[in-house]
Formats: sequence, C-alpha cells, structure tokens
Amino acid sequence: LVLQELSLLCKRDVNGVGVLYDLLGSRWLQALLKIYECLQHYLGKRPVPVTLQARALNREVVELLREAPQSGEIKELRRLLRAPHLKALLSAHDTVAQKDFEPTLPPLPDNIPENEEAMRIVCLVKNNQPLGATIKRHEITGDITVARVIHGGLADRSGLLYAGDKLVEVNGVPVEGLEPEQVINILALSQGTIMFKLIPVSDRPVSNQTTVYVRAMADYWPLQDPAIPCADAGLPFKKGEILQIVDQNDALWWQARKVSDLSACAGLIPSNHLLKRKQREFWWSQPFQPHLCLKSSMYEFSSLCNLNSFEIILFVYLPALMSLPLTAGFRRSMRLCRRKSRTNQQSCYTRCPSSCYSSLAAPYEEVVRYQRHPADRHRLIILVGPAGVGVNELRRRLIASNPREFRSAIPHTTRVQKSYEMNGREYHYVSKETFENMVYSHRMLEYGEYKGYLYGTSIDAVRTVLDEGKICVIDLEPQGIQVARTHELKPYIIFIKPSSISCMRQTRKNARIITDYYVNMKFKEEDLQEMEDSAKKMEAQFGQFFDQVIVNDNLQEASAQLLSAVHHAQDEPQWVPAVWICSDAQP
Ligand SMILES: Nc1ncnc2c1ncn2[C@@H]1O[C@H](COP(=O)(O)OP(=O)(O)OP(=O)(O)O)[C@@H](O)[C@H]1O
Repeated sequence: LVLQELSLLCKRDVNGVGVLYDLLGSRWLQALLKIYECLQHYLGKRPVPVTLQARALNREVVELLREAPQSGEIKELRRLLRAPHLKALLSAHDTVAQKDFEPTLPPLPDNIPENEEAMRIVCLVKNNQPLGATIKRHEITGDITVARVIHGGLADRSGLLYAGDKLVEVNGVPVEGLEPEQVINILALSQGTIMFKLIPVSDRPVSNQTTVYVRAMADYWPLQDPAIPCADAGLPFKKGEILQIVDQNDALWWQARKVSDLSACAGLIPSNHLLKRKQREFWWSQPFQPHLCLKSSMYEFSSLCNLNSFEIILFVYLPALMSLPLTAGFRRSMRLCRRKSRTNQQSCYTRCPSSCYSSLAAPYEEVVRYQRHPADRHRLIILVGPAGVGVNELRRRLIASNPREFRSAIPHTTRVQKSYEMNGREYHYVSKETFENMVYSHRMLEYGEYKGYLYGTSIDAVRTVLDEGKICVIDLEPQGIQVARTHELKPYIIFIKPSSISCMRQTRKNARIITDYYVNMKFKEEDLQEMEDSAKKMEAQFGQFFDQVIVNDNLQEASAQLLSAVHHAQDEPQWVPAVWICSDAQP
C-alpha cells in the first residue's frame, strides 16, 4: 500500500519520495520482509508441550471406563494412551518444543591480553555478482587488506567486510606471502560459499557522508585508464550524465552510480581533484601522450581553452532579413559572416566570458532536482545547432503556434534605424557607448561587430519577455551558453541535431539556405557535410550542457518534439546546477 501511495507522489517528485520508493521497492528489503514474515509465522505456530494434556486425557478415559467398563472404544483408547511408542513420541515432541535453539557460545577465557587481535570469520555465498570489494598488498608488511568495499555490492550488503580488514585465510588457504592476484584467483575458482578469516580493522571509518549528485562534464573510460586501482570496479560515464556520488572518503577515487541505474552497485570514478589533474596532464601532454581514458572530447576541451579565454566567433548583419525580426536575422547573420569570413579571411570578434576556462575545466558540476513553481518566471529556452540545421525554422514554427505563449528576444544594435523600422520591434537602437557599457557590465549574452556596427542579444531583452509571463525562445552560438547559465535565467538548452546526410538529401530537397550572395540557395553536398561536421564538434565540446537533443529529420515531428520539450522544461522536474538553487548563490 505504501508503495502504491509513493508511486503516485513520485510522479509529483515530492522531495525524497523517489529515494523512499526505491528503498521500499528494493529486492533486498523485500527479501528481508519475507524472512521476517516467515519467522513471525513460525513463532505463531511454535509447538507447545503436550504431555500434560495427554495425562489429563488419560485420567478422563479412566473415569469413562469406570462408568462404562464394557465400551470397546474406550478400552482401545486407554490401550493406545498407555502404549510405550505413543509415550515416546509425546516425550520427543515435548523435548523439541521446549528446546531453546539459540547457539550456545563457548565462554571467553578470562585472561585475554588487551592487544589480542580478534579474528573474524566471514562466509559469503557466491552468486553471479562480483564480490564488490578490492584488495591490496601493504608495501612494507606485505599484508593483504581489503582496499575498499563498493557500495551496494555483495560485501557491502553483507555488512561484514570493511576497508582495512586484514585477510588471513580465504577458503582455508593462508594468504600470507601471496600476491593479490593469487588471492583473486582463489576467489575466482571457488564455488558456493567463500570463507574469509580476517583480522578486523581497528578504527573502522565512520561514514557520515551525504549523497551528492553531479553532472559529468567529461567522458571517462576506466578500462583505458592505467591509473585506476581496479578497472573492473570503474564506472564509465559520458559527459552530461548525472551521477550519484555515494562515497568521497578517498581523496583520489570516489564511488558513484548513474541516476539512470540506481539499483546497480556503485563504481569507482576519479575524484574532482584527480580528474582535473588528468585533464591538465592531458592538455600538457598533447599530442605526445594521449590519455585515452578521457577520450577525444578532452582534446577539444583543451583546444577550446587554449584560446586564452577568448573564443572567436564571427558575426554579420544582413539588411535583407530585417523585416522578419522574430524569426530571422540576428543568428543567421552571424552564420553568414562565418561563411563569408572563411572565404574572405575576414575576422569579427566576440568575447568568451572570463568564466569560460574555469567552468569548462570543472570535471563535475553539482546538481539538484528542480521544478519550477507555476508562479515563478519561465525558464529561458535556448536552441543550439549548426548552420542550416533548421533552428530558425523550428523557432519560427514554435512561436507561430502560440505567439501569446512564446516570444523571442529583440536584439540591440548601434546601427542607424531605417525609416520602416520601429525601435524595440526589429532592434533596440542604442549608441555605441551604451552598447559598450552593456558589454562591460556583462549584460550581453552574445555580441559582435559587422561593418563597424555592434549587434547583440542582451539579458535585459530576455528578461523583458520573461517578465511578460511568456516563454522566451532564443538561439545562441554554443560559446554563449556559459554566459546564459545563470541562477536568474535557468536556461534549458536544446540541441538541434541534423539527421544523417542520406536522410537530409531527401528532406532538404526543397529547402533553401541563405548565403551572402543568394537569399535562397539550394543545399549543396558540402553544406550537408559541413552541417554534420559542425554538429559533431558542438556535441563534443558542449554536449554536457544539452538538456535535450532533437534530431531534425521530419520537420513536423521535430516541431512537435520541440513543443513537448519546452513544456517539459517548464512543468517537470529537472537536474540543474546546485548553485542556481542555493539562495545566496549568484553564478
Ligand atoms: N526537417 C526539415 N526538413 C526540410 N527542410 C527543413 C527542415 N528543417 C529546416 N528546413 C529548411 O532548411 C532551411 C534552413 O533552415 P533554417 O533557416 O531554420 O536553418 P538555421 O539552422 O536557422 O540556419 P541559418 O541560421 O544558417 O539559417 C530552411 O529552408 C528550412 O525551411
């Protein structure tokens, strides 16, 4: 009943209900409850001695016989009750019923010296799960000890093995002088019950850790990491995955599970400090000693940060698009400029925030579960994707589907207003000084310069839409994600991904891209290839920030997915950086 009730609350994500639901639904607890019930049942039916009742019955039979001495049935009953085999059976029954089956332990000798090492014998029944403990050899004493016990593993669940316990025997074989590998071999070959004789660790570490959830900001492959103490115990993860860290006792190796599989036993992951060190070493060693455990994306991470905190993104403005301020223009112009600059070797500039290096370098980001309160402002929706993938088309369709619910942010520019334009409709027209002030006071999400004029999307413009109670949908170059990820905007980032080139050849037959020479030009093979390459790079460098990925294959389906993702972002619980939720945090 409790489980049923919790499953209803779970959908509403009341604090901690998920954990309670998992706990009550866990197999071990169910098994424990079953055992408890069996024992209760046994206690209820426990036999009581019957000899006294048999004697009373016998006395009654004697009375009856006196009253009816000729009754054959009573005679027969009397004979039965006096028969030696029945007496023996009753006596045996009573002996069992009265016996106390608690084990009797031999008394402890009085003269045990205080420093005597107590020995513990632990029996574990091997099933097809790993033992869930690692062992190591002390460099000087040669002792084999339990190095760590993995959370949720067989050894941990037994509650009988602890890190630091010294092994004396395994299945009757003394381990003194053996290498850890030889001990592992003994374990591997044994069937059924495994018996450890060990000297318990004297100061068992008291674990008062709280569980922490983090978003992995890098990929990690334990099988390719020569430094991991036990590769089999490692937990591989990909950037963006949410991990539940259950043990941080070791400064170098933590234990964690993926939230997508909380019933699994934990695995080893490098600590924050260690992973950071690996990233640094990897960066310095490039290209001589690639640390494969960090995968190729680390290379991209390094190359990104190699730019001395300044990323170059390119920017241009196309007057022909001005009449469509909500659906076109700004971002498209940036892309056009990029294309143009590739051919003309012309450069434009924008900034990467000073936090770029430090944020990207943090291997884990602490996260918490967050659900927007209906009275709160909406979360900012950011669309990211390679040029031509359909970001503007999807955004346009979303806004057109319900302009009262969705809106885009109006960009700022220093260019002169044209006669048919209206301030605050196509653009906010500001002086160069005002614009630069906005840049210096970090009020721009992204900005750039083209033909001597500045263009940019400001935080104020986004705030205006949000303050109206609408959902603000913008598209952003991925380099701008870091600036937008704030406590105030709580952005939900959707990556629009191209489908395969062969699919795009079909779907984009009638589609048009806008270049600096032709406003409507058919997609060429190299445009599709460039889109695919660019998407791969974006995912490798910024994939950890994507809350949702939508493959834009069929336009109708992608639009429907976008609509549902936007509502999901506003109405359902999400993992967000912990600093967004702590009241005093203002990243
Ligand atoms: N799934 C799709 N199927 C067919 N055509 C599509 C699809 N998605 C987008 N298109 C078309 O592709 C063209 C380019 O789309 P869009 O302008 O939205 O790209 P973009 O990602 O905003 O890139 P840019 O900023 O370079 O314009 C448009 O003609 C659009 O209608």
